[in-house]
Amino acid sequence: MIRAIVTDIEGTTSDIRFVHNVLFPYARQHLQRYLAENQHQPAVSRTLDDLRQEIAQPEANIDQLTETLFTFMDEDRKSTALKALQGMIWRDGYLNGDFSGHLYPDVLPSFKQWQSQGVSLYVYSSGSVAAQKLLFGYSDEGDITALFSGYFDTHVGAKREVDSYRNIASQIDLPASELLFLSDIHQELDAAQQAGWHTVQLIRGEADAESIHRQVNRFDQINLELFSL
Ligand SMILES: CSCCC(=O)C(=O)COP(=O)(O)O
Ligand SMILES: [Mg+2]
Repeated sequence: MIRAIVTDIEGTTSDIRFVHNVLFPYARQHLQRYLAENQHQPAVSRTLDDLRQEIAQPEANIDQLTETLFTFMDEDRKSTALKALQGMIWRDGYLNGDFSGHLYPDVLPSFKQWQSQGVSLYVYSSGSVAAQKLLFGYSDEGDITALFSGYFDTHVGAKREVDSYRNIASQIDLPASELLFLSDIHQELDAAQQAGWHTVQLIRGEADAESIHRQVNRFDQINLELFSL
C-alpha cells in the first residue's frame, strides 16, 4: 500500500521547457548583478563559501566564482550551491510576476485526490527547497504548498544515487515498500527502485525505450491500487 508519494518537478509536475527556457535564462541574466548587490548578505555569503568548498578553491574571488557558476549553468550541473543561488534569484521573478510556476493540468487534481485518500505528498528535486516552495507557492494554479508534507533537495544526495532515497525514506519514517517516486528520468527511478521504492515514470514528451519502469503520460493514469499487492 502506498502511504507517501514523492515527486520530481522538471519533466514530471512541470514542463521541462519552463525550467530551461524561463527559469534558467532568468537566473543567468540576473546572476552577475545579483551577486554584486548581495554577496555580503549572510545567506549568499554562506552559499559562496559552499561553492568555494565544492570547487576546492577556498580563496576564489567573486569574479572566479561567477565564472564557475556560468560554467555550471552551461553544463546544467546539479551543484547544491548553484541551485541555492538560482532559487534566490528566481524569488524576485516570482514576486514581480515575471513568471509563475508551470504545472501540467493533470497534476493538481491528482495531488488533491491522493491527499484525500490519506497519501502524504513530498517533493524531491535538484532545485533547492526554497526554489521548490516558490514554484509551488507561485504556481499557475496559485499557492499549492499546503498539499506537501515536506521537500527534499540535493542535501539528501544526488537524484541518481540509491542512498538519497534511503535518506528520504528515513526522514519520512516509512518503509520503502510504502513509498512511490514519480520522475521522468529512468536513472533516478532506477536508484529509487534499488532502495526498494515503487516507481512510475512520467512520459511528457518522447518515449523512453531504455526504461524498465511503469510509464504514464499523466498523473491521472497512476492507479495506486496496482501497488497494494
Ligand atoms: C525547483 S524547479 C527548478 C529545478 C532545477 O533547478 C533543476 O535543476 C531540475 O533538476 P531535476 O533534478 O529536478 O530534474
Ligand atoms: Mg525530472
